[in-house]
Amino acid sequence: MAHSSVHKVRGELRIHENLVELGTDLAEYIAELSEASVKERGVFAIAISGGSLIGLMGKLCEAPYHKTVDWAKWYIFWADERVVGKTHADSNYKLAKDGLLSKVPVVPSHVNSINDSVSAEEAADDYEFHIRQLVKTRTINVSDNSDCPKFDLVLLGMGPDGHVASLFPNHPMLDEKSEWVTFITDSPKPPPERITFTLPVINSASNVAVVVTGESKAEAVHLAIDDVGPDYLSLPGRLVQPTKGKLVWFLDKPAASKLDGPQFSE
Ligand SMILES: O=C(O)[C@H](O)[C@@H](O)[C@H](O)[C@H](O)COP(=O)(O)O
Repeated sequence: MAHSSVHKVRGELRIHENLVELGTDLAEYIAELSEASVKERGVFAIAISGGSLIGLMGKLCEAPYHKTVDWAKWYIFWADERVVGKTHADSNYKLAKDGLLSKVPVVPSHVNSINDSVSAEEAADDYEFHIRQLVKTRTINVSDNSDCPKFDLVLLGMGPDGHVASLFPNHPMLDEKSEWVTFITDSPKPPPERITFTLPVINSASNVAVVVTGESKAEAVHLAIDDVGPDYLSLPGRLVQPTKGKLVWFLDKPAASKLDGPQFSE
């Protein structure tokens, strides 16, 4: 049984007994948001990341979701991408295509992958330009209090160092306020060249979910969620703070094992 609670300031926490249960809940959550967004806007603009997240989304390819989700209305983006060819083993596009997108009837022209034939800097600029066009047509919604895109859902993982998307601890890109998409050429997690949504874009989304599993992430989860004082305020996972949107953490028990319990209210 999942333990679900609302943290005073850090959003909803859904702590699961095991990965099967987490995957089931995650699929249901995404399917519900897709349905609500299609009903309200006619489309669902979702940004995904790489890593273990894609495998955990696997239930979406199965019954009932492969038939009940309105896949034709999905517009898919990457919150971060490694700057490698689309057939490269490190590509987040390839990971999602092999694990999810090739198994459900998404429209190929709605799959918004990066330009993989240019430098990281150019790929970030191209991707931002592309997103700007889709904000103009409202395929991607626009934030109420800035000109930022308002994705219906941004799905993130988190590393043991607390990084989210390709926003790494103590990196100047955490302070980026004007760009929507930026780049890094010295990522501490290989491969080194990546593009990533900036925090203003992530935090303008209608919904943000951070999916974190395994004991190696327990300390990062504690630092990102609990009241741990000023030293950790700039941990990327902690900087995920949707301005108006809803934040949900999907955790398994090992990842949640260092959380301070008493401050939760059921
Ligand atoms: O491209 C990437 O590397 C990811 O987008 C990255 O941000 C990932 O989500 C985390 O590193 C967690 O990855 P794991 O869940 O595999 O640990």
